[in-house]
Amino acid sequence: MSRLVIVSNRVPVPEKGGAAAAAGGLAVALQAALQERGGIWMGWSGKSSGDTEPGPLHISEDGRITYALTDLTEKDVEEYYFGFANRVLWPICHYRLDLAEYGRKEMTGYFRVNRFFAHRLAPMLEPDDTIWIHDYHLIPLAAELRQMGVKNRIGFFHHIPWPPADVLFTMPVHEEIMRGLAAYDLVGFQTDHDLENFAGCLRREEMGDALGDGRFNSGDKIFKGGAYGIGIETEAFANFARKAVSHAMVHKARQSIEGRDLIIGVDRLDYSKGLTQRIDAFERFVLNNPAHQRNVTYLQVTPKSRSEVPEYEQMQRTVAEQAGRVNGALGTVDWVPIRYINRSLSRPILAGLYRLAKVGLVTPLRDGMNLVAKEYVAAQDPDDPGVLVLSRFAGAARELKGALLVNPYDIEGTANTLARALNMSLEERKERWQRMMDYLTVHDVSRWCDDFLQDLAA
Ligand SMILES: O=P(O)(O)OC[C@H]1O[C@H](O[C@H]2O[C@H](CO)[C@@H](O)[C@H](O)[C@H]2O)[C@H](O)[C@@H](O)[C@@H]1O
Ligand SMILES: O=c1ccn([C@@H]2O[C@H](COP(=O)(O)OP(=O)(O)O)[C@@H](O)[C@H]2O)c(=O)[nH]1
Repeated sequence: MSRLVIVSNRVPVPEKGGAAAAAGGLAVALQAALQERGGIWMGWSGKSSGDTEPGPLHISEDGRITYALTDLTEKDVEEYYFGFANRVLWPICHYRLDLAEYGRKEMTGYFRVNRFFAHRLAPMLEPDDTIWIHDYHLIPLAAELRQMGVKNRIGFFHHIPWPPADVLFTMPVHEEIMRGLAAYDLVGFQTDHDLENFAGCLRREEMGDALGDGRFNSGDKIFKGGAYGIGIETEAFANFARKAVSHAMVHKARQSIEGRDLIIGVDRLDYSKGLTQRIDAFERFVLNNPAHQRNVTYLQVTPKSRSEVPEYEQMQRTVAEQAGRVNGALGTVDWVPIRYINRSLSRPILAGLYRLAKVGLVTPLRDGMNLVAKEYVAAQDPDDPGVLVLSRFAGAARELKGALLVNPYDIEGTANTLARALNMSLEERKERWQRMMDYLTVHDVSRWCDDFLQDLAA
């Protein structure tokens, strides 16, 4: 088997004495996959080094993984990560044309940092390495490597949604981005819908077409494309959840809800996650269902994310104010309806909290996959499982057929679905959960990894 070299912007190097809390699905999923196979994981260290050229790669080993991390300059981080990746590609891929901020400087910075990554990666490569590049930060990386003469197989997985042509083409450099993808041997998306959108983008301005059998052409390039929904470590997560019941923090949480029904939401603080609509829906649910008033607690775990980006900074205020307003309006001296926390919790603790919750409320306005939805299912007690209320606009909705699907823009509809979830019979809960758990047991993260790498090798 050829050596695997993974490249992603975010690399969660384990801290000494324990694993780092990696809030973000990509990091969590890849760590599991690479630990199993062994190989190199290259990416950004998360640090910037003033104006000067970053120093040498930081190399470290953990089990079967060799980590190779590079610092970036402040200008690089500003233009490539906060600028083009998170103020252009992220909003565009999440259908938020209104939030995209195009600047020549940021676009140039994005392509420059991709070239820089290529120069750092190339000397580490051996001729039969398989290279697997991840996510929207690094789309042009294969094209840069090819220009340097790298002939290895290179795959790309896009973790976030791929939008339709009308949305993508609002981005001034859409052609360069599409051409960047054509330099890979295999391009993977989360769902069939993303793949269809991608094919539509190729066709729209006759940049290329689908050739059948999952093959595409663009210019003189022929490459493969497919849908590979990312999974979780289903069994390990179910084990965490079983054990977590005895964890002190989970125990305290159970005591403090005093027998009330727990609804849980877990999301990075991101406008794509639909937090304001979700809080509105919860408020509507409480107002419409007096029988549930005072008998329900909604816990929203929301670590801060990308705070240097103005839209995220603004969201921190909006969501905190909204949660405060709803608590003020509905709460009583002995009941706080919403517990809103901005810390990141470790996954074993999250597993225990998911298991306590009667409802997993996952309502993004748009999401590539959403691993929280899958983790919530895996964490349930088979004899008394909770109900997953899931946005139809999350990639996970293409797979988790036992969930109650909602349109997160429809506040009244989501509120009604919450009531339905809390009133659901044990028999229906079990039947729905079993369907999802059977699926997740087979389609776990190793299966995702194997499927992608097999197609890349074929
Ligand atoms: O690295 P950050 O800027 O802090 O952001 C965290 C990660 O967010 C995104 O995750 C996506 O990948 C998940 C796994 O495939 C998927 O379930 C989720 O729907 C996506 O939003 C992003 O794609 C990652 O690159 C970030 O590291
Ligand atoms: O406090 C937290 C919140 C989230 N997560 C993890 O972060 C990932 C979030 O992935 P998801 O696909 O749901 O969304 P993303 O943040 O990647 O957009 C999941 O594995 C969560 O368990 C975590 O470890 N601690």
